[in-house]
Amino acid sequence: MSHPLIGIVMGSDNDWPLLRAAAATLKQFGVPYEAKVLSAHRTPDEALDYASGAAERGLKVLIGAAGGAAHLAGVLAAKTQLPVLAVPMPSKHLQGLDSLLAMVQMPAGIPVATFAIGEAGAINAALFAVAMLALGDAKLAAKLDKFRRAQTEKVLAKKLTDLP
Ligand SMILES: Nc1c(C(=O)O)ncn1[C@@H]1O[C@H](COP(=O)(O)O)[C@@H](O)[C@H]1O
Repeated sequence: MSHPLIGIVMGSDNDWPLLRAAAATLKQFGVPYEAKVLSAHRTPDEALDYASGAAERGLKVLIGAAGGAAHLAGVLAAKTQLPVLAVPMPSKHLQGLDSLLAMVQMPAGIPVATFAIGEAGAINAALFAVAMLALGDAKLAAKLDKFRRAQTEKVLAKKLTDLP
């Protein structure tokens, strides 16, 4: 695989079962990525180093996923100018509402773009990253167009009689 353009970072390996949908989406578009477990709380120095070196290593977009007191994406954004896409993970006691609010309520000056809680958010963050790369890559833009057309056709082909 050529050098990664997208860095998928998650606060715990327990987030991976949902985050792998982001990786699968990037793979579907042939976009090289790397996936890492790093935590603003548990591995603060490594998380900061990762973010501060990301642009230099050729990464274009970071996806930061975390649950509960979800500081990871904001902390990554504090140390890089790369766009950071935040994916709130479902949490044990508050079902991810805590993660969502922690990510979406960034103070003015250090933005992260926050997506839906869970797997849909993971997929959409990956699609958004693809859309950003597609701005400067006509082949990727054509792939995205094809994907969206196929999705439209799939929905239009559904008949009420197919439903259980
Ligand atoms: N929110 C954060 C951060 C962070 O924000 O840096 N690091 C880990 N976590 C989250 O803690 C949850 C529980 O983690 P464990 O299951 O490993 O105890 C995970 O969803 C993780 O993303």
